[in-house]
Amino acid sequence: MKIAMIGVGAMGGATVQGLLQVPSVCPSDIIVSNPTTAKTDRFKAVGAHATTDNKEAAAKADVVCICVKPWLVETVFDEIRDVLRPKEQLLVIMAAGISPDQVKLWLPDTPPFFLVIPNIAIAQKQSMTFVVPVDATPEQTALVKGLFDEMGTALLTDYQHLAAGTTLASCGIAYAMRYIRAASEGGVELGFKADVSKEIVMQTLEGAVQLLRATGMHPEQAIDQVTTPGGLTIKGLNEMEHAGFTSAVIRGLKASTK
Ligand SMILES: NC(=O)C1=CN([C@@H]2O[C@H](COP(=O)(O)OP(=O)(O)OC[C@H]3O[C@@H](n4cnc5c(N)ncnc54)[C@H](O)[C@@H]3O)[C@@H](O)[C@H]2O)C=CC1
Ligand SMILES: O=C(O)[C@@H]1CCC=N1
Repeated sequence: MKIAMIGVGAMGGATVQGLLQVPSVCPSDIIVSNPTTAKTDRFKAVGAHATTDNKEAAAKADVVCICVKPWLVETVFDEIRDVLRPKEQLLVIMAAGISPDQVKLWLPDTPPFFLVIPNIAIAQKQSMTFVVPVDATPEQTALVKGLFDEMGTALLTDYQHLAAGTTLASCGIAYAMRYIRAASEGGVELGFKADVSKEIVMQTLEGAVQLLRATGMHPEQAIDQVTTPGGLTIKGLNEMEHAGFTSAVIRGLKASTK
């Protein structure tokens, strides 16, 4: 199965990096297309086919992925519409805020398509990815979901939930990074070197995630196990809440979803 990635910037590039680690995908099965070869060189070096011609990429693929900024999706459709084979190919559109109706308006003779929103941890096969099938058969849906499941966890959902999913997971990874930065800076003020502080915070977060996964606990249950009455943890937690921690996170998520 040949997979084209049109647009290999932050998200498209991370996805190709993930694809290159999927056992069932050979580098020679991947076609990358970008206007600048600087972005495709690293994939060419490991055996992928690289081009600056979107038409060539789309014509050669069974699965055509488009990962350009949302306002460029229509331009890419215009470039590739003549070479698409609606009965043979699948289209994967990785662009925030594009609706099924918009795709059908821009590309009336479209192959079955999927709106797919991963996050940049797909490069490490650790993405939380949302997959919305449009006019696809169960087999086609299983194929695309299966591919993204190989690069993390893929959740099949409807278009109505896609914006919320994008916020929680795709934007959410940036929010998680901001927590890591904030906690690391706090650690430096408390006396650790920056790199040591960052490592401590990262291991602490990995531990938190694994604990919740292993036990199925609600985070607040786990917090109860840490907070000695009148002790250190509750003083820190309450100070964070006085500064609006929970509210800031929820407000940020809601602002992002708008
Ligand atoms: N960056 C992220 O974490 C996420 C991004 N997305 C979506 O992914 C899409 C791409 O975003 P980024 O990768 O962040 O942007 P980016 O700017 O890093 O990458 C876009 C790439 O498209 C290339 N490009 C521009 N015009 C092109 C054309 N006509 N044909 C082929 N390639 C073209 C650019 O040279 C660039 O390499 C957006 O629609 C965004 O909403 C979705 C989820 C997460
Ligand atoms: O910030 C953005 O618009 C894109 C979509 C989700 C993550 N990054």
